[in-house]
Parts: sequence; C-alpha cells; structure tokens
Amino acid sequence: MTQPTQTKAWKALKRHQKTIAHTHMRDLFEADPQRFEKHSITFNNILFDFSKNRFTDKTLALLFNLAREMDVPGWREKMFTGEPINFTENRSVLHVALRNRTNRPVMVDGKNVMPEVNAVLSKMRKFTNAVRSGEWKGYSGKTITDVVNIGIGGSDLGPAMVTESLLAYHRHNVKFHFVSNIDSTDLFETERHLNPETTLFIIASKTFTTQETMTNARSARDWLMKAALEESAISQHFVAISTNTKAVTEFGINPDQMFEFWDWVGGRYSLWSAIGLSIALAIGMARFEELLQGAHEMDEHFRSAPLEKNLPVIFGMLGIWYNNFFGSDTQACMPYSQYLRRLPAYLQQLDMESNGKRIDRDGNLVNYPTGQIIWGEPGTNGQHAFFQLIHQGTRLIPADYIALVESHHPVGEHNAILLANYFAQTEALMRGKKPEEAMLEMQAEGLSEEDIKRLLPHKVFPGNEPSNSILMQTLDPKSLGSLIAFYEHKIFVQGIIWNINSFDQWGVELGKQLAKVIQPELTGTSEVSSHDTSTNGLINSYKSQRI
Ligand SMILES: O=P(O)(O)OC[C@H]1O[C@](O)(CO)[C@@H](O)[C@@H]1O
Repeated sequence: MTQPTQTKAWKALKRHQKTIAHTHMRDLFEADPQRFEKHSITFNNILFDFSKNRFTDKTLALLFNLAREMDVPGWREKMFTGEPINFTENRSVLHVALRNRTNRPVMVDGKNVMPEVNAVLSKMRKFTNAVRSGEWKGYSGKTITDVVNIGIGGSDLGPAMVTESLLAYHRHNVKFHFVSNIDSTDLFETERHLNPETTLFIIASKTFTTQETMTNARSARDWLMKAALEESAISQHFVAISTNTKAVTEFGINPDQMFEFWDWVGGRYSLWSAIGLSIALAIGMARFEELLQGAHEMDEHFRSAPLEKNLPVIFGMLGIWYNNFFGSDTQACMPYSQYLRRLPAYLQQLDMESNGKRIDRDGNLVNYPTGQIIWGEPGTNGQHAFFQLIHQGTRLIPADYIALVESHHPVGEHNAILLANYFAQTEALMRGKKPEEAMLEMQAEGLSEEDIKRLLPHKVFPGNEPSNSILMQTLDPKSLGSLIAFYEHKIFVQGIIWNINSFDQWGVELGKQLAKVIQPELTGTSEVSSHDTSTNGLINSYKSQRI
C-alpha cells in the first residue's frame, strides 16, 4: 500500500512548507479580500470557516493531491459499501448504516443490515414511548423518574455528551445520570439521590464483559435488590444494550429487554445505535431520528462532495498539514457553549482511540506522527486559564472554535458577550499585535520611554495561530448530528492519509491484562515482588497503608 511520505504530494508539501512557513495570515487576508468567501462553507445551518489557516491556493491543491494519491475516495467507498476495512478484526465499519435514512440496502457478508437496524429503532421507539409516557412502571407501580446509563468509553461518552448537549430538548420529568468510573464513588454519589422504586438502569456495553461496567452493573443490581427483595424486579429496572446476548442473559436481563447492535459498529461510533437509548429516552424518538438525519446528511455530503468542497476532507487535510508539516502535536476544541461542555472529552476518545496508532496497514512502524492529541474546554473559561500559551507560547496549537448564533436561554447581554469573545479570540490569534501597535498603546497610556522599551517584547503577540470557526445557528438534534458525523469523517480521512487502521484499539489491552494480574495480589498482607521495583513499591505501600 502507498506510504504517505513516498507520494509526490507529500514531497511537494514538504518543499512548499518551507516557502510558506514565514507567511503571516494577516498578509494573506490583506492580499485577498475574498479569502473568507472562498474558504468557508455553509452546511445546513452550520457555517464552517477555515480561512484563518496557514495556506495558499497552492497548499490546498497539494493537500487535495495527497488525499487523491492516498485514495481517500476509494477508501471512503469501501467504508460505505461494507468492506471489512477494520482488517485486524475482520469487520466492516458501518456506523453510517445506523443513520441511513434513505434506507438504501447496506450489505455485510451478502446480507442487507437495514431491516435489523430498523427493527431495533422500532423497539427503541416502543420502549421510549412507554417510559416517557409513564406507562412503564417500577416494581412498586411507580413511574420512572431517573435513568442511569452504566457504560464506559463509547458506551458512555457519546450518550453522555449528546444527552447533555440537548438538555434544552428534555421533558425534565425524568433525570439522566451516567456512571462510568469503577471508583465506587461514581455509583454511590449517583445512587444516593435516587429511589430504587423509580430508577431505570441501562447497562450499555458492546461486549458486556468490560470490567468497570459489569462491576458497576452488579453493584447497581445489589442496590435494587436491597430495596425490592424480589429477583423479578430486575426486569422492570434493568435493560441492556449489547452485541452479546449470552452475557446479557447470564446477568439476569431478559433478552426481550436487550437492545441489540452489531460488531460492525465500533464502540466510539456507537451513539447512533441502541447505545443512544438514553438520548432517545431524554429527547424522544422523533428527535433522536433528527439526530440521525443530521448525521446522514453529513454522510451524503462526505460521500459525494468533490474533495475541494468536502468539509471532513478539508478539515482533515488541514489537520495533516499542521501535524505532519509544522510539527504541531495537538488539536484543540473550544466550544463556546455550556451545553457542548463534554464535546472535547467525547472527541478525545473518538480521535485518539481511532488514530493513536504506530503500525501502518502493511504492518510497518510509521516514520511520521499520527493521531493528534485532542483537548479543550468551553470558552470563555479556557481564555482565563490556558489561552495565554496559545497566544504567546512557543507551540503551534490549531483549534476549532464552536459557537451558536441563538442561545436556548437568552438572558440580557450574556450571548453578545460570549460571541464577542468568540470572534475576538480567533481574530487576535490570527492577527496578533505588532511591536508598533504595542508601542502606540503604551505611549497612549503615558508610559515612559524606558518602560516601553522594557515591556515591549512582552506585549507583542506573534499571531498567525490557526483556527477553524464553526458557527451553528442553534444546537438542535439535527445540527448536532451533522457536527458529530463531520468529526467522525474528518478522523477517517486522517487515518487514510496515515495509512493506519482507525477502527481497532489493541493499545488499551495491555493495561487491562496487567490489572488482572495485580488485582489478586492486592489481597492479603504478603509483600509483592514480581514486578519492577517501582510497581512493587507502589503496591506494597498501598497494602501497608490501607485500613
Ligand atoms: O462497550 P464496551 O464493550 O463495554 O467497551 C467500552 C469501551 O472500551 C473500549 O473497548 C476500550 O477498552 C472502547 O473502545 C469501548 O468504547
């Protein structure tokens, strides 16, 4: 398979980077008054502005050449048509089938999966209607007031992020809780506000073997049993979402109360499946389908738009530009929306578990950086914490800045202040402050010549910091669906360029294996000596200190 570094475009980009490295975006904007019009795209009611990046027309042309040389269009088609592109697990990658609103057949191993997808959606509709209407009762005949999703990773982050992002669409007669941490404090702090008679647990686990989830699920079952006493209560208070019917049944959940999904859905891509049950319970099935519709429309765009107009391709390639040609290690996400507070955490798994790989599709060690480090915090909080480093530090930190035109809860000047900050940050990051501007400001403040000279270097902002602005009309299910699918496909594009498999996650296994070895060693008082001296020392210190 093609090595990215061996392509003509990669080599040309390397040469081109040297010619552009010192070009300031300020000059690019001055030279072309149409830069914003040319380099922003409105998709449904979301404006994607990528003009504040370090590129010229030539850069973009070379990046698209690279996408062609690495056959992004071919791989994209392989994904949409169900080829087993997750080759280390011999699986198709078909989260797009879960939101295939056209219902076109999607084949896996010669079988159309759409009837099964639709059947699970119908089952979800029936169940969510029963719970939301109050028809579904707990063991003592009371209606459900609280839903607790127990899951971790993709079985937690997606549903938790979307459920919180769409809080404005909840009915508020039922509250939603997400327990993921094996630290019993998570379950304890959730349960202590709840009444077992009116609490519904969703056990969300693709494999139904994940240690954290199964331990939390068993403890939740014990908590229910303490109050309900009868085993039969489980059926009114526990449902499961999984691909593993056997393990669900063994846990004591009737398969009728299991919502199925399939091994061609990756955990971090699963919120569109029954894993999104908590979302559907929170906002209703019709709104859940709007979320699917928004994602589907982004899928159609990704599948059919020319590379030059294709949002996930453009943004993916800009990420490659900074990561592989400017040595930038991170990609930040700054949602200027409290509802999108959890988006950076969600994107961390989506991106870093997908593209945190060092072996290429041919089994070779890559000799170029892959997988960006994803991080972020909501604005404006981040501005008062770490933005200093972005403005004046030594590192290049490309970031996505996301804001909403309409607030769901307009109060006084809040939204105007929020958006003024949002626009100001990317302007400041792009323009910076020249020495002559800083000098004029200090002169206007009446500072002495000596103080001006001393302070000047500290008051200069280099600018030329890249940013993408994503401005959404409002945060509704459909727009959110499009936004998440946009990120999924952007990550896909980058994985193809890096020639890696974005859909397995073997790297999480080693820690799990070692934890299984260590857990029995924690019992008793005998000294542990089978590890390195640091690990032995830590374990023995724990054993001697525990009460
Ligand atoms: O849904 P499951 O099978 O419990 O897995 C949870 C998470 O654990 C991982 O497998 C990593 O250990 C993730 O990929 C996944 O989202």
